[in-house]
Amino acid sequence: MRASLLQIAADEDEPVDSRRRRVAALVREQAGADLVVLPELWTTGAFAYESFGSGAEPLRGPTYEVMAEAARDAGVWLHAGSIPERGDAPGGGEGPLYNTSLVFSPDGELAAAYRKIHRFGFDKGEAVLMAAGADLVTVRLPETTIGVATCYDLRFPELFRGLVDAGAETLVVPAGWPERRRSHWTLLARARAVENQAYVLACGTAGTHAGVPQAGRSIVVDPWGEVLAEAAGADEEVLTVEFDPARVARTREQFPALKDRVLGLDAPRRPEPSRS
Ligand SMILES: O=C(O)CCC(=O)C(=O)O
Repeated sequence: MRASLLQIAADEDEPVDSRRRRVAALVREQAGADLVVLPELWTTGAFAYESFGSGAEPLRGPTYEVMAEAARDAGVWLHAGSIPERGDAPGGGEGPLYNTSLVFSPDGELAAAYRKIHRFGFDKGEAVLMAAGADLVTVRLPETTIGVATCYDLRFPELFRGLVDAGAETLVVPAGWPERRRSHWTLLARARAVENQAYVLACGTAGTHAGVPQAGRSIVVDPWGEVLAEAAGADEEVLTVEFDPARVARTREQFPALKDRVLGLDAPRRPEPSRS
């Protein structure tokens, strides 16, 4: 399989419509790839909190339209990164905001939407401005099943185990990860690959968002934890990689650690009563 990760910038000086067109042209240039991946919140910038509301779109809004067409023109599976999605309120009107990823098939149909489960920011930013998703999402491609997660989700291994249990062999993680914690990004991408014996395709953002320098360093890791490709830095870059999806099954068969899982360990354990 060939995948292209588009590490793009969300510069405040670039009008969002121009960026959509520019990114769509880049997607079209990837014709011949099997899968193209974009980063998190590339229309607003992942740290441009004040733009989440004004830049929000319905699921089938302008980004959806432009990306569906680009996927179809290029004939690729497209993980179009995420958008600030304005959900519907139960009685009509404006509902909550979600950080929602869109995945398109090569005929331009929406194959899946994933609302980010772990919101970043503790008591500010995304954590208070957006609502959490609740559903794990996998998508069957001809060669592999992808499991999707977004940025901060990378810190929560149980989410990835859920994806693996649902059949995921290739874990796709769009992000807007800050430079300050770049070492965590690389470490966690490799850890998720090793522990799940899966490919990890993690696509970061270039440049600076709302004053927050981005790590860039998009990365592709194989099921043995080896780095197959890594962006040179935090500038815009197209990272293209060839990988063999069958290696996931081979790795899981040859080193069957996933079969040794002991389930049901989440509950806190009480100490055994003393027998003296
Ligand atoms: O976990 C981190 O260090 C970064 C997470 C983040 O920036 C995000 O989820 O938007």
